[in-house]
Amino acid sequence: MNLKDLRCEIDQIDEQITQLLEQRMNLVLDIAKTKKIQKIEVVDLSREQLVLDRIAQKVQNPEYRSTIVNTYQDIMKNSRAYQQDFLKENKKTD
Ligand SMILES: O=C(O)C(=O)C[C@]1(C(=O)O)C=C[C@@H](O)C=C1
Repeated sequence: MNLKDLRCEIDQIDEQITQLLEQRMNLVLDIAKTKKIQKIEVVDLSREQLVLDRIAQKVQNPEYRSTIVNTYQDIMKNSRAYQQDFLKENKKTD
């Protein structure tokens, strides 16, 4: 396959990943709202470790494991930041 075709395939995969990340963020927002009501801390490092362990097990090619686990660390770092911003903004209107 040539570079153009390979990039075209990447573009298609990126569209799917983006849709899935949006679905994930919808759930992250619901979690933030639930945590607000239940007065639970946003950061839950034990849950994050469970997610990372699960992802590490799911990766089929061991060559890619650390790259994908690192990507998930970033996803959750950004998810946390989003929840914290959401709760901060919410506080102003309380
Ligand atoms: O499961 C939660 O409690 C979440 O808030 C979601 C999530 C995640 O993005 O997976 C984000 C922040 C927490 O530290 C743990 C996990």
